[in-house]
Amino acid sequence: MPAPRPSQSAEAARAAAAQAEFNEKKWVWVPDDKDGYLAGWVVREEDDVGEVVMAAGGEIRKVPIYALSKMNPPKFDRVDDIADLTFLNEASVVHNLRLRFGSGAIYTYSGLFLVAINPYQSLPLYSDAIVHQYRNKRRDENPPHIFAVAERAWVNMGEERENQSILITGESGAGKTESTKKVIQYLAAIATDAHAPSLTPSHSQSPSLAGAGSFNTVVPASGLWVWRPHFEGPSWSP
Ligand SMILES: Nc1ncnc2c1ncn2[C@@H]1O[C@H](COP(=O)(O)OP(=O)(O)OP(=O)(O)O)[C@@H](O)[C@H]1O
Repeated sequence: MPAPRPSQSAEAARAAAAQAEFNEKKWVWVPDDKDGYLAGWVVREEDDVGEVVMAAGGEIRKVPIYALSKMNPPKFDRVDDIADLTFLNEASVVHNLRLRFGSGAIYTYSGLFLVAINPYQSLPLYSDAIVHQYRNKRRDENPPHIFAVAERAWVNMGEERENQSILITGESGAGKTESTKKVIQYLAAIATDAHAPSLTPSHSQSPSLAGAGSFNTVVPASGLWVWRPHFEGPSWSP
C-alpha cells in the first residue's frame, strides 16, 4: 500500500490531535447573549448547575445543566448534512452552519431539506459549469446545492410522472426569490436537453425564462412561498 502523501498524513495528525484534545474534556455549548453559543468544558456538576470553563479566555461560568448542549467531536465539523450530527441540538446546528458559511459553503442539507444562508454577495456558484456538475448526479456526489434540489425534482418528475413541488421558505430577505431564480435557472438550462418534455408556460418568474417551462406560483396567506413546476409530456424520460 503506498504511503500517504505528506499533506494527507499532516491532515490525519491534525484530526487525531483535535480528537485527542476533545476526548480529554466534557465539551459543551454555553448559551451566550452576545455570541449565541460559546464553547466550554464542564469541570464540576452540583445541584443541576454546571461549572464551565470557557474555551476562549478561561473564564468560569455557572450554568444550569439543562441550558448546556453537548458538543459533537471535531470529525463532525462542516458535515454536509446536519442530520449526521451525533448530538442534534440548536447549538451544534448553528456551529456547523457558521463553520460552513465561513468557508464559503452557504448550502447545507438537513435530512430532506436544504438550508441556504444568504451571503449578501455574488458567489461563483451558479455558472453553466456548475449546472453541468449537478446534472444527472445523485445528491451525495456533490456538495449541497440548490441545483441538487432542482435536479431531484426534475428526475422525480420523469420517474414518477407526477408534478413536483419545491417549498422555499424563510423570513423576509432570507433569499427565497433568489433561490427560486436559481431553481428556474437550473431547470431552464437542462430543459434545453434533446429529451426534454414539451412544456407550456403558464406563468414565468422572469420574462427571459418564458418558454423554459410551466411555472405555477402559489402564494398562500401564511407567507409561505410555493413554486410548482408543471409537467405535461407525451413520453419522456429525464
Ligand atoms: N444566493 C444568493 N447569492 C447572493 N445574494 C443573495 C442570495 N440570496 C439572496 N441574496 C441577496 O439577498 C437579497 C434578498 O433576497 P431575496 O429577495 O431573495 O429575499 P426574499 O426571501 O425573497 O425576501 P422577501 O420575502 O422580503 O421578498 C437579494 O436581493 C440578494 O441581494
